[in-house]
Amino acid sequence: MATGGRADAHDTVGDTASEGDADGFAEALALVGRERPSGTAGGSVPARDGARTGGNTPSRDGARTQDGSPGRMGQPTSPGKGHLLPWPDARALAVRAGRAHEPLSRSVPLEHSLGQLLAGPLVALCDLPPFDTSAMDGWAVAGPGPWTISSAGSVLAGHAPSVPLKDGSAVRIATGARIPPEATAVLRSEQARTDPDHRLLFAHRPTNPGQDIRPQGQECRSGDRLLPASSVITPAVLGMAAAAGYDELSIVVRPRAEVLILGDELLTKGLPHDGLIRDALGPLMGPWLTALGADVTATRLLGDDADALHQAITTSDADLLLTTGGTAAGPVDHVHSVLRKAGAELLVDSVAVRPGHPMLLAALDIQGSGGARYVVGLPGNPLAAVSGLLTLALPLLRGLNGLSPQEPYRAPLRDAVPGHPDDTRLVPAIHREGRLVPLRFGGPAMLRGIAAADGLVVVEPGGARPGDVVELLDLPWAFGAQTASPRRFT
Ligand SMILES: Nc1nc2c(c(=O)[nH]1)N[C@H]1C(S)=C(S)[C@@H](COP(=O)(O)OP(=O)(O)OC[C@H]3O[C@@H](n4cnc5c(N)ncnc54)[C@H](O)[C@@H]3O)O[C@H]1N2
Ligand code: MOO
Repeated sequence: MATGGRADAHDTVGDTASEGDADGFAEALALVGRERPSGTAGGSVPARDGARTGGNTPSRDGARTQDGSPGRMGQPTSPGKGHLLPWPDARALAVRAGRAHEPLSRSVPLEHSLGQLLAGPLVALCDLPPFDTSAMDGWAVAGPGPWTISSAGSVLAGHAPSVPLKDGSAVRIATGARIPPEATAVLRSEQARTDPDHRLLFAHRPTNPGQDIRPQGQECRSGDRLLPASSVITPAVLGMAAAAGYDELSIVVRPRAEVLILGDELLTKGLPHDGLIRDALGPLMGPWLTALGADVTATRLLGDDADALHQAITTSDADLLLTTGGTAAGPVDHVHSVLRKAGAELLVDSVAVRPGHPMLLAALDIQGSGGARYVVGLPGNPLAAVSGLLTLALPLLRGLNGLSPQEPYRAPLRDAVPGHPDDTRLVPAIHREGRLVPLRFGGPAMLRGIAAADGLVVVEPGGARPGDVVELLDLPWAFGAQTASPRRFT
């Protein structure tokens, strides 16, 4: 979970989302006229318990039902006309789609494994400590004192004394050095006094057998499971793995993702002019997908060219193709028609969530290739695209990485958030003193709220009151993080 709150976004903090929402929520309501039978979702919609009511959903073992009637690409739904899948069901379906495929694994040198997931449990390759070790600088002693100081010199770390220590003898020893055979304890130098003339060693107080000796296997025995599969390889895990004898680690191969940005109106440089605007999603999607566990191979701007989109979708070898824009029913909104032409199977086509309802998830060539190939179609409005990213791409990528759904993080709301009558709302929010504070500027076309936020608060239909405990979809980075954040996977 995110903690602490994003720094000083005071001008966006403090009001409830209602003000910033005025042009977002209301705009979406004004734009969208649709019918929806209460409590049902038509098409290829999974039931709340995970069983599908129709259509083809990949199951955990990769088997697929073959009903395939409603919601297939041959009978497309579109925003404004179709039936919206409840938001929790869309998330659950995306997890199942991802988990229908076993992740691949490969071995990499330890130094290249940081931030990846362990493909299997980390099993100790040796005892730790691997031998009885001195915990202190001082003297290894055999039996009760006083002791005769051995003429053997000192036992240093990294050396392996093979000569047993005779009963009644002592030898100098360094922290981390292997305990000589037959030694019974270590006497710290500050607890010892020597009589050099007579080569004798005395203890200030009685020594106990085993004192200041770290016995072999104290931390683990060879074969012990140190960490479960799917653990994130943090710097501490790297150290643990090295200590336990690893030169390489078997990691989950990250699913490859390609980002396709649609829209003729998009500029990649400079100020907006003549009806053209800056592409806000190209810079955002790649790093965000990386933080969610994808290996992003390319981000391409395709304009509103249906042929280019078809070509990109049918020739890419990415496991996940993520499109932005073109999901609605405008004259140049080609995503649905291109997916239909590509023979894709629509698993999710519009979700009961604001913003982001036209988001979609489709499966490509699953039976042909045997591998996972999915398209996540995100709406063009920037916050709507982020909503789709967290609703569909995040759980899909968790599944493709072999992870189970994330435990929800919940906290009380500080302020009320007006709800949509039927749909879930996702509202940018920050943490303040243990509570979630909804931010302004959470309209579908805005990034100002989310740019200052710790996450998106999940507001169920009907709204939420101050003190209500709500889920936060936290953002997958901590201060300064450049790549995948370990906590994302926990
Ligand atoms: N008749 C209807 N029209 C719309 C509906 C509807 O239900 N019926 N839904 C609206 C909603 S809600 C959304 S969200 C959008 C989704 O539309 P598209 O996915 O087709 O997206 P576009 O039309 O391509 O773009 C929408 C908006 O976002 C801007 N945009 C697109 N890409 C980017 C980008 N990379 N960076 C910044 N801004 C981007 C684009 O210029 C548009 O302003 O449909 C509504 N319409
Ligand atoms: O609200 Mo749209 O759903 O602007 O994504």
